[in-house]
Amino acid sequence: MSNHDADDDLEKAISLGSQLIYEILSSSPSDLPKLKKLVDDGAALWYRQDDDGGLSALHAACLVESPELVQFLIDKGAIWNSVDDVGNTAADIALSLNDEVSYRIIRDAGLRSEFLLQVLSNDEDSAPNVLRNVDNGAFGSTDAFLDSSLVYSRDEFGQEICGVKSGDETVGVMMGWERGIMETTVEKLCADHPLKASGLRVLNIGFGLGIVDTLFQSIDPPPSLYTIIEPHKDVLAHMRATGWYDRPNVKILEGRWQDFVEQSDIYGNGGWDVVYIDTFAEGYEELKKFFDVLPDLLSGPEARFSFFNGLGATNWLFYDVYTQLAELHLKDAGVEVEWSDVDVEDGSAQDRWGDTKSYFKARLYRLPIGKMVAM
Ligand SMILES: C[S@@+](CC[C@H](N)C(=O)[O-])C[C@H]1O[C@@H](n2cnc3c(N)ncnc32)[C@H](O)[C@@H]1O
Repeated sequence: MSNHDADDDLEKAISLGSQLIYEILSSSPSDLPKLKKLVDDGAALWYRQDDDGGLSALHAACLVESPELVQFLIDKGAIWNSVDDVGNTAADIALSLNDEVSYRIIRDAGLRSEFLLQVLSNDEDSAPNVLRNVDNGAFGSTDAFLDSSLVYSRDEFGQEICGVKSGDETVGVMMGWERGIMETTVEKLCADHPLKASGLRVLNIGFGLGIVDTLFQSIDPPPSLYTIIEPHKDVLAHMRATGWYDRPNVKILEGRWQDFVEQSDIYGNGGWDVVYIDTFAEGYEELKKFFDVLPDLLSGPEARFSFFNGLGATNWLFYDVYTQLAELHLKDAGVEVEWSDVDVEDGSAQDRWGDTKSYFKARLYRLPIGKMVAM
């Protein structure tokens, strides 16, 4: 095909794509045969309107609340995570219109696509994770993060913040508003743990403000063994200054969890009764690697696991897809998860970010508790 022909084809696909969006929005109820013909004739489903808000055909199908059309467009390759000019996905529109059926069709398409990509790419360098491109709530990379300086402070409302500068913005590595999540997490991990009376052996990965650590330390009886893995020099200095190195039964492993997974330091005691992981500047691929080593860390079927479930939480669709993906991958690794919702809109939500970048916009935090699948 000559360049000229290719240009003509592209122009035609765009023109049909534009017409498709127009037809979806203007024919009510949708004239499905006509719309399907436009798609079959080559309308570009990736096309987004130049003007009028950057809608795709999938956005338009959600606006007119036609699950049948949504399913058809998804089957024909519509892009599940395309966003309009104000950052809404088509699924966001479906959700805002209470169109649960369309929402699920798109969410499941996202899940299939992400799961497939994960399965296909065992090679971490080429992992083409679609969500990675949209999940920019965190700092660029672990190396950059570990080289950066952290600041411990309080905002004007007294909220504790451990923050890092990213360009002109401050990003909260850990913020006081997450305390409620940490409290419910420790409660669900420990309160009725069958081994609690004999003193739980707890592994916590990532110290931040040490909120979860303080909560774990205050269970009754306190953990018989408590290990924290933490790599950042400023966090370690803060831990030293606040006495964590002097606490009985607390052991601090200086480094990243990845530095220790092959060392007896974290396997050598017969496993952990409770494992919690909440790191920073790590994407889903790292979390997935952790899921794969997790069964070796757990002491047995009564042991419990949780992780800070925050990836993708700047958008409900992406958050939902990550949540489902984590459940599937944990199941693959032999760990079954139960979820509970924690309402994080407690009235202070407006003020919580101050000058820092917002990284959690979902109203509900979906809290995972994992246990080894019974054999
Ligand atoms: C969100 S904070 C943890 C907050 C903590 N759960 C609390 O309750 O305050 C994340 C911590 O993980 C640490 N971290 C980042 N990458 C890590 C890694 N690969 N291994 C262990 N810790 C890591 C960061 O330095 C930071 O202290």
